[in-house]
Amino acid sequence: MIKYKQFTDTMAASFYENPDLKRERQSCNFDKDEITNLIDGNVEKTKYRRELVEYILSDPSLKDPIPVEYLSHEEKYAAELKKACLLVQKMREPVPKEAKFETLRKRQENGKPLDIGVGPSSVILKEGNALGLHFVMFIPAIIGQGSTEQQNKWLPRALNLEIIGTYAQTELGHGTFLRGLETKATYDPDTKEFILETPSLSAYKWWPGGLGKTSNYAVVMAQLYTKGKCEGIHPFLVQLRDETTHEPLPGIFVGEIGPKLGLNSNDNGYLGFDRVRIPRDQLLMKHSQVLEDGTYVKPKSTKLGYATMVYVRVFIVQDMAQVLRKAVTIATRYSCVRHQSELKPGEPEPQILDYKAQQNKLFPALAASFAFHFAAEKVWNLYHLATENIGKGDLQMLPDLHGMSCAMKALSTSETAKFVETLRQSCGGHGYMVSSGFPRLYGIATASETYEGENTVLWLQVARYLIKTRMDGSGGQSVAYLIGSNLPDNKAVDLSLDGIINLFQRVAAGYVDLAMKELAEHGRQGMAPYDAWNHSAVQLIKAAQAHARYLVADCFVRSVKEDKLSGPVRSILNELCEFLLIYWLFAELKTEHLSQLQAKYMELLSIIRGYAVNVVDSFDIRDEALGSVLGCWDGNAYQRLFDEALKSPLNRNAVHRESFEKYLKPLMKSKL
Ligand SMILES: CCCCCCCC/C=C\CCC/C=C/C(=O)SCCNC(=O)CCNC(=O)[C@H](O)C(C)(C)COP(=O)(O)OP(=O)(O)OC[C@H]1O[C@@H](n2cnc3c(N)ncnc32)[C@H](O)[C@@H]1OP(=O)(O)O
Ligand SMILES: Cc1cc2nc3c(=O)[nH]c(=O)nc-3n(C[C@H](O)[C@H](O)[C@H](O)COP(=O)(O)OP(=O)(O)OC[C@H]3O[C@@H](n4cnc5c(N)ncnc54)[C@H](O)[C@@H]3O)c2cc1C
Repeated sequence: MIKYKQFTDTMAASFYENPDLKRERQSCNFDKDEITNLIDGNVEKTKYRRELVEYILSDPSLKDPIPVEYLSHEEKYAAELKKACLLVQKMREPVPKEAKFETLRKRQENGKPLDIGVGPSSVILKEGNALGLHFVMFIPAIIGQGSTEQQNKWLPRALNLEIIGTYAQTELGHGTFLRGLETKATYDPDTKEFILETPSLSAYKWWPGGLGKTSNYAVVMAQLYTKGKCEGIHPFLVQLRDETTHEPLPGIFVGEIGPKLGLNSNDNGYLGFDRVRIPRDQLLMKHSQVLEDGTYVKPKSTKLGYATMVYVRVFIVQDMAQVLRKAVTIATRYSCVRHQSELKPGEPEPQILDYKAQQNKLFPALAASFAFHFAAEKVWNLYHLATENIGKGDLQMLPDLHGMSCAMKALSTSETAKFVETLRQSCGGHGYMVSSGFPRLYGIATASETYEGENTVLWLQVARYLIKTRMDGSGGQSVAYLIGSNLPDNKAVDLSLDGIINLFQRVAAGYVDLAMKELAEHGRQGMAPYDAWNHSAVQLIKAAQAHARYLVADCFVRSVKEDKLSGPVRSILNELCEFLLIYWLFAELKTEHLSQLQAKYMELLSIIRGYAVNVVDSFDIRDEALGSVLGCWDGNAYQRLFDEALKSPLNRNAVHRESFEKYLKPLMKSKL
């Protein structure tokens, strides 16, 4: 018997490389850095990210003494918050004068702060963290909803983390239907204050990240009442806790909502108000105002108050690309080192990566990680342009931005959740271990399907935009193909990338027309429009999904065509793009072109097999950030699985004395 020996901490570990992975890497025929730079944005950004990650990981105080999964609910919160706070402090300190941190130091010398954002923080904060909402929603809400004076007053404090905030919108009774929110903010012109009130149990705020124990402020969405009239939901900046003692202020009932499927280091919370008074100027007044006498000044569009959600939907698309890159790195490396079964009779067990069925599980996710990366880039650009125009009073791009961000958020999160589960299965039993890294990734992907607009609800928002566009031609650039004569009528079979995009448009337009027919038919039968809408929901969602696939596919094709790529990388991206388009078409097409596409699909599986390991290497995710014993760079999966298992508190002693003496022994000794 070979005796188990701890491996990962010995010197030997740093020299080991699994021979299967080594062979793949030796045959690499493209420049991995080119793909790394493409994902980061450019060479300088890669250098900056690498130094930042190295800087964070070189700090022993930011390491977990034991895996967080062994901690209690309370300990998890405290341990992850500690790391988040240390991380923020670290970003403020001067970087040591070492050559390996040159870029960071230069940045600081030029007065630019180091980023805490998603990349660096996700290296050490993997279970959701209590400060996330402060950066992702509280600060953006002040910027997007606050007047210039309000921004001047609150932003510096928020950016310095003198105050920590969250975004409190969802209530026990309502998350989706915002007009149904019950929290009230009633203006009192005598004192020039708003009075915040939680009128029922269902009106309690429920879910906001970091609300339970961490935040001392929140942007609270509440129904605004002034001069006896309800003006709809508006954002209010509300202090929840004393800035020195952190005790909840009088009239504030705040706490944490308990364990969840994932993201358990985040203290998602509840919040109620018992006639809490706040000054008038804490209504965030960029778009609408209440004057001192209580006069209400309307916004240009009531939907401007939803802008923080739009921002986060865009952010989520980028986040999903990152989640997919991690999941597919783990599964691809593991598939390369894992040998199982018999492919050719009498021959050694092959790498599981050589099974076509395995490739079919891995490569759609690999391709989709690029597709969502490019989609996120596109929708960020649109977001910035639309926001700039809104700042100048031009709201024309708002519907297209809403349609696109909803479509891309819903598609990226639903596909990522599905892919993460498939990739977990692709690692067999070991994929089920927490130490595989999949449970955490699954926790993020599935949460993203629900938060920031439950996906079904977002699909129906997209469908509404598509139907409206098809009926009156009023839609923007993303739906231009649905407008009148612009609809492609090319019926010839063309399986080039452009031809497939054309097919995507035809499929989506076909579904839109089917949904319109169904709506019209219900109407003819005497159904009211809202009932007809409800009865056509299944068809409407199909149309929205087909449209979303078209949007993401179109981004991918356009990005691959850009000039900046070298020949080898262009051909890899071209193949991955073609592969994903065919994979998605299989979901949409019935019989037309199927056999032709099937042959191409199988051919692409073999081609991608040749470089898959090297492509996931080029994602350049450090082992510590990947957080997976199966996906480590060296491929030493079994040793790491064992090392990790031995961290279990149940392995401290050979016998778990207390449970044996108290329960097992009496049971085994007792007679029937
Ligand atoms: C250390 C740093 C590390 C950070 C790492 C952290 C990572 C964390 C990542 C993410 C964190 C996320 C946390 C989650 C937060 C939340 O979940 S916050 C709560 C989010 N809630 C929702 O999204 C609610 C969903 N509901 C809605 O959006 C709306 O209610 C609605 C479903 C759109 C319906 O709204 P409403 O009833 O008001 O609208 P209708 O009357 O139906 O009118 C519809 C018309 O309005 C147009 N519309 C709707 N929304 C918008 C919009 N946002 N922009 C523009 N236009 C909009 C719609 O198209 C209709 O127009 P039409 O009448 O012309 O057809
Ligand atoms: C991890 C996590 C973090 C969160 N963080 C925050 C936060 O920081 N701040 C915050 O304010 N909120 C937060 N939320 C809340 C989140 O935004 C809501 O849960 C989400 O918007 C869904 O709303 P709901 O829970 O009311 O679901 P519901 O709307 O009740 O959905 C239940 C079901 O009803 C269906 N449904 C609802 N309406 C329709 C419709 N019109 N047509 C067809 N079907 C419909 C849905 O599709 C779904 O299947 C968070 C949630 C999670 C899970």
